Amino acid sequence: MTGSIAFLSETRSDCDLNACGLTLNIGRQRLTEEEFNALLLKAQKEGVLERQVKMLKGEVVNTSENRQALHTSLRSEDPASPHYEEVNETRERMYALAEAVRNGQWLGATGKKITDVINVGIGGSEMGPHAVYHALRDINPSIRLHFLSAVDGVLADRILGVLNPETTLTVISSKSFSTRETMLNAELVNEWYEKAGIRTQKERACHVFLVSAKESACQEMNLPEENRFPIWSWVGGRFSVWGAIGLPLVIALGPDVFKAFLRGAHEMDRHMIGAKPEENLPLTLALLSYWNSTKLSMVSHCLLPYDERLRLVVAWLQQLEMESLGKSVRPDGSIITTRTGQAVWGGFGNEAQHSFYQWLRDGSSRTSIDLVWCDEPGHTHAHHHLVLNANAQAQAEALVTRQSPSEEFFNAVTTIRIKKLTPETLGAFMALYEHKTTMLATLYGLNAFDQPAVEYGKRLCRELETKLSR
Ligand SMILES: O=P(O)(O)OC[C@H]1O[C@H](O)[C@H](O)[C@@H](O)[C@@H]1O
Repeated sequence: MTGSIAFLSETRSDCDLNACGLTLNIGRQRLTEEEFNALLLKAQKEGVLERQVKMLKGEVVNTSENRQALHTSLRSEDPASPHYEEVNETRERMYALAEAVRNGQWLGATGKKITDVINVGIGGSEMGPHAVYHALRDINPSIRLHFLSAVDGVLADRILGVLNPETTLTVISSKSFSTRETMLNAELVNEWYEKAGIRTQKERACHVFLVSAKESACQEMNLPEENRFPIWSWVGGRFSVWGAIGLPLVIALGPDVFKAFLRGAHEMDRHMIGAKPEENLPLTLALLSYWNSTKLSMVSHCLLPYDERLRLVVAWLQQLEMESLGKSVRPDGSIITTRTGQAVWGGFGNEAQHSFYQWLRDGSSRTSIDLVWCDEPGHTHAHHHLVLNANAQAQAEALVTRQSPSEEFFNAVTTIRIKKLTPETLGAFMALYEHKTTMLATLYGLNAFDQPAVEYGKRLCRELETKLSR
C-alpha cells in the first residue's frame, strides 16, 4: 500500500475497460475493489443507468426548464429515436450546403470560391466545434475555420483583418440568438461585409448563415429563411456539437468526417446503454469522480491529453462538467451538503510537465487526473511519438508515487488510451464525457441541463451596460 489509501490495482486484478477504441485503466485510483463494488451498487440504487435511458427516450429530465435533453438524438442513426425526422432533415441540409461549398458550386456574392469560414458564437456555440476542428483538421486545410467568440475587438481584428469577405462564409451560432457577445460580433461581421460591397439580402445570403433555435432569427438579420439551420430547445448548448452547431465543421472537414464523428458518439451511446455496469466506461468515470469528490475531497479534476489534437478538448470538458455540475441545490430546492462537481482544468500533458506538474505531484492538494494518449501517431515522426508516449506513461506513474511510501496519499489517475484518433474515436471520447457528466448529475441529485448562475451574470451585465452607456 502506498500512502494511506490503496491503489485499486492492489485489490482488483483487471483494471482495464475497453469500448469504442478506448481503453481505460483505473488501477491508479485510490479505493479498494470492495469500495468500487459498493459504488456500483449505489449507481444501481440511484437508478443511474435507468435515468440515462429515460433521457435518451425523451423524458423531461431538465425539470427547471421543463425540457427534454436529447443531444443523443442528434447523433442517432435509429429512425425510432425522438425527433429523428427533423434531425435528419437538418443534417441533410447541412451536408448539401457543405458539399456545394466544398466543390465550388456555392460561391460568394462576387463569384469567388469560399476558402474560410468564421464561427461567430460563444460557450457551447464555440467550444465543441473548436475542439473538434483542432483535433481533425488537415495541416493545410482547403477551407479554414476561425472562431470569433469573445466580445473583444482584438480578436475580431485579427480574424477580419486577414480574411477576404468575398471568399469568407460566416456562421452565426446562437441557440438563444440573444447572447450579447455573439450579437455584437455578428454586427461587426455584417459591417465588414457591407464595407466590401456585400449589402443586399441576396448578396449577404451567399455569405451569412444562422444556427439558432429562434425562429425569427433570419427576419432579425434580414436573411432568407433557408439561411437558418435549426437547433432545438431540447438540446443544451454544451451538448450541441452534434447538430447544426457543427455546421462549420461539416463545411471545413466534409460530411464524411462529420458522419463518422456522429457514428463514434452513437456507438458510445449504445455501449453506455448496453454494457454491464462493471464494464461501462462512462459509469466508471462517473463513479470514480463521485468517489474522489465526495469521499477523498478532491475538488479538482485535471485532464491531461498527450496529443496536440486533443488540446482544446480540455476547454470543452471544462464547460461541459462545470456548467452542468457546478450546483449545490436540488431541483426541489433542497440544499446539497456534500461536495458536488469538481473544478475541471488541465492542458497538453507534455507542456504541463514543464509548468504545473510540480504542483500536481508535490503540492499539498489532491487531484484526480485523466491522462490520455493515442497509440498511433497523427504524424510520421515516429521518434517524437515514442518520446511523447514515454512521457505520458512515465507521468501516469510519477503523479501517484512519492519518494517516501509513508507520506500521505495524494493523486488518483485514470489513463485513457485511444488506439487511433479518428473522427469515430473522437466522437466516442466526447460522448463518454457527456455521459459521465449526466450520470454524475443523477448521483448528486442535480439538474445537469440548466445554468442559473450564468443567466444571473448575463442579467447583471445587461443592467450595467445600460448604466455605462448613459
Ligand atoms: O448559444 P447561445 O444561446 O448564444 O449561448 C451560448 C452560451 O451562453 C451561456 O454562456 C450559457 O451558459 C452556455 O451554456 C451557452 O452555450
